[in-house]
Amino acid sequence: MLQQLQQKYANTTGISFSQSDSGLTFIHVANDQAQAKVCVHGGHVCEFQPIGEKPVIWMSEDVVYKEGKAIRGGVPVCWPWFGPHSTDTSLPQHGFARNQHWTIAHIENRANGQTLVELILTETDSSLAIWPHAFELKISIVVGIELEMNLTSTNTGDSPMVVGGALHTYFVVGDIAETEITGLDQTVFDDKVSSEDQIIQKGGVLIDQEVDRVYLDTDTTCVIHDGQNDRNIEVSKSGSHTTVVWNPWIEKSQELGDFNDNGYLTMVCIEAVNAGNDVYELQPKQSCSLIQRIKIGN
Ligand SMILES: O=P(O)(O)OC[C@H]1O[C@@H](O)[C@H](O)[C@@H](O)[C@@H]1O
Repeated sequence: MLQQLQQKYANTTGISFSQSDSGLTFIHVANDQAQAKVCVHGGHVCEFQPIGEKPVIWMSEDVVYKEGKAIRGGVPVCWPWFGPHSTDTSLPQHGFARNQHWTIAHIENRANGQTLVELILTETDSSLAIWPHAFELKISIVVGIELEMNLTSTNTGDSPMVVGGALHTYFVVGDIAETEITGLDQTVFDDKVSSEDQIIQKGGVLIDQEVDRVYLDTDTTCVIHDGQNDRNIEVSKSGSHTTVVWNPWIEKSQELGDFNDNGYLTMVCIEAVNAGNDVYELQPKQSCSLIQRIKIGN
C-alpha cells in the first residue's frame, strides 16, 4: 500500500507517506508555505504548521492510531451528526465518518504554491446498517499560508437525507490561562456543562474551567489570542451557523484515556458545526459544504 502510493505520487513534489505501527496511512505535505500531515483514516488533518510558525493544531500525547477509533486531536470530521445521535444514543457520538477508512482521491501542487489533498468516503455495509443512505463525503484540504478544509456532502441515493456534523478542530495554545477567544461577544449559547440554555456571551471567552458551549446563529470569525506565544489564530468558516468551544479541563482530561492529563492546559477546540436546526436536508444529487479556514493573524 505504502509503496504503491509512493510510486503513484513520486512526481508530486513535497508529498510523502508513512504508516502508524497499527497500519494507518499518513500523507505528509511540505511546500514553501507550510507543512501538514493528514491521516487517511477519518479524513483527518493531524498537523498544520505554516513556515516560520509554531504548530497550530494540537494532538494528544496519548493519541491512539487504531482502525475504527477516533483520533484525539487534529481535526476530527464529525458526520453525519454532531454529538450524540438525536434519537438513538447507542449510535456513535459525532457520527461514524471519523472511525472509517477514507480513500485518497487526488493530490495536486497548485501553481500558487499551495497543495490540495482530497479524500473521499462513501457508504459501506457498516454505515448503511446505522444510517441508511448512499452518499459521497469529500474533504478538500488546501495547505498554504492558510489551511482550508472543505467538507462536501452529496446525496447519491434516491431519498432525502439530513446532514449535520463538524470540523472539530483542536488548536494549540501556549498556556490556556493566557488565552482569550474573541468573535462571540453577544452571541447566545447553550452550556453543555451546566445544562443552561440561551446564555448571552459577554466579551471574550476565557477558559478557567470545563467549557463545552454551543454558540447559536453565528458565522463570525473567531480569533484565538495566545498570549504566551504572542500570536493570534484566525478561524473563519462558511456553511455553518453554530460554533462550539470545548476544553475538557482537569477531570475530563483524566477520564479520557487518550487525552494526556495536562493536555487541557495547551489546547482549545473551536468547531465549525452543523447541529440542531442548523443542518441540511439534501435531496437526491444535492450537495452542501462546510468550510473552515485557519491562519495566523496579526
Ligand atoms: O470525546 P469525543 O467524542 O471526541 O467528544 C469530545 C467533545 O466534543 C465536543 O464537540 C462536544 O461538545 C463535547 O461534549 C465532547 O465531549
